[in-house]
Amino acid sequence: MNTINSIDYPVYFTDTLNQLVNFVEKGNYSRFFILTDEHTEKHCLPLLQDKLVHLNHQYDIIEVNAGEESKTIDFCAGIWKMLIDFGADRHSLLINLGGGVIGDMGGFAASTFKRGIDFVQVPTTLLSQVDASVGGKTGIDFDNLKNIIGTFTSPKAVFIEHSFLHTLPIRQILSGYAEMLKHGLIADASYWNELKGKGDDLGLPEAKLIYQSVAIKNNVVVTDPLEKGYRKCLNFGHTIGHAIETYSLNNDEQYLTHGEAVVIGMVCEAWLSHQKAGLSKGELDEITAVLTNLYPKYPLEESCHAVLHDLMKTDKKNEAGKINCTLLSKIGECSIDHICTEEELCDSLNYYARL
Ligand SMILES: NC(=O)c1ccc[n+]([C@@H]2O[C@H](COP(=O)([O-])OP(=O)(O)OC[C@H]3O[C@@H](n4cnc5c(N)ncnc54)[C@H](O)[C@@H]3O)[C@@H](O)[C@H]2O)c1
Ligand SMILES: O=C(O)C(=O)C[C@@H](O)[C@H](O)[C@H](O)COP(=O)(O)O
Ligand SMILES: [Zn+2]
Repeated sequence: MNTINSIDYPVYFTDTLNQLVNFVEKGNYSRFFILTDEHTEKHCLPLLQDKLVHLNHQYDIIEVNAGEESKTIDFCAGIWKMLIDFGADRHSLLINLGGGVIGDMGGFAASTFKRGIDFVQVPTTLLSQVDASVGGKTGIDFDNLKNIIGTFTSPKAVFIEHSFLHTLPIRQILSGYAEMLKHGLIADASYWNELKGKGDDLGLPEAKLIYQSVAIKNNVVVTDPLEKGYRKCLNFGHTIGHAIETYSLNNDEQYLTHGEAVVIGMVCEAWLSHQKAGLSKGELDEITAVLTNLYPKYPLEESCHAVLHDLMKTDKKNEAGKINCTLLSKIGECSIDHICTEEELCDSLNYYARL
C-alpha cells in the first residue's frame, strides 16, 4: 500500500509529507506556493510547515475562503494575481493543500498560469483523497454550472496523508463515502459489500479503504484519461447529482455537499438503471436502502424539475442536446451512454421524492 502509478504521476500513501519535501527538494523549483482555504490553513498547514522547516526554500501562502462558493473565476483570478504579485515564474510549483475545491481550482489556476506551471495535490478531505485528487480533472464553476470551465491536466504527484482527516467534520466524511460507494457500485461489488457491511457506523475509514477506492478510480482513468468512453462510468450519479448540487447552492442556506448531491443522483440513476440498463429490482432496492439510510432526505419539490432538467442539459457527457447518463447493469458493473428523456428523468426524481 505504498504508491499507485497513475497516468503519468505517482500517488503516495505512506510517509507522504516527507515524500512531498523530497519532491520539492529534488524538483529544482525557483519558487513554490501553497494554496489553502481558511480551514486547511488552520488544520493542515502547520503539519506541512513542520516538515518544510528542513527545506532551505522560501515559499508563499495563498489562502481563499472555504467552500464551493469560492470555486469561481473571481477566486481563480485572485490566485493568478497573487502568483503574479509574488513573482511566480514558469519554474514555480503550486501545492494544493485542501479538499476538492482547492484541488480543482488550484489545478486549473496552475494549468493556465503562464500556459502551465507544475502543481501537486495534497488532498485533505476524504472526498478529495478517494476521488478528486486523482485523474487530472481541474476546473471551476461558471455561470451557475459545475466544473463547466476546466482542463485535463495531470498533477506532478499526489500525496495522500491520512492524518489530515482527523479534523474533518463527520458531514464531510460522509460526503467522501458517497464517492467510495460509487466506486463499489460501478466497478467492484465486493468493495460495495464491504462498505455496506459497516451499516450506519461510518467513522473515519481506515487507510486501506482509501487506497482501494483510489485503485478503482485509477484503473478507470488510466484506461481512458480524457473521458472518451469508459471514464464516463465515474460520472454515475452526477448527471442528476450536479444539477441538484447547483440547485441547492443557489437556493439553500446550508447547501448540499458534493457527496450528498451525488447520493441523490445515484438513487435516481439507479432507478433509471432498473428501467433501462438491466439493474434488477432487488439491487435497486438494496442501493436505495443503503443510501437513504446513510444520508438525510432532501426535499425535492416537483416545481424544481424544470430547473433541474435545464441544468442537466449542460452536462458534459451530452451530445446533440441529448441527456446522456451513466447507469448500472448490476452492482459492480456500469453501463455508459444511456440517453434519457425529460419524462424519464422527472420520473426518477419522483421515485426519490416518494421514498
Ligand atoms: N476533479 C475531480 O475528479 C473531482 C472529483 C470529485 C469531486 N470534485 C469536486 O470536489 C469538490 C468537493 O470537494 P470536497 O468535498 O473536498 O469539498 P471542499 O474542498 O469544499 O472541502 C469541504 C470542507 O472541508 C474543509 N476541510 C478540508 N480539509 C479539512 C480538514 N483536514 N479538516 C477540517 N476541515 C477541512 C474545507 O475547508 C471545506 O469547508 C466539488 O467542487 C466537486 O465538484 C472533483
Ligand atoms: O474523475 C471523473 O471522471 C469523475 O467523473 C469523478 C467525479 O466524482 C467528479 O465529481 C468529477 O469532477 C465530475 O466531473 P465532470 O466532468 O462531470 O464535471
Ligand atoms: Zn463526484
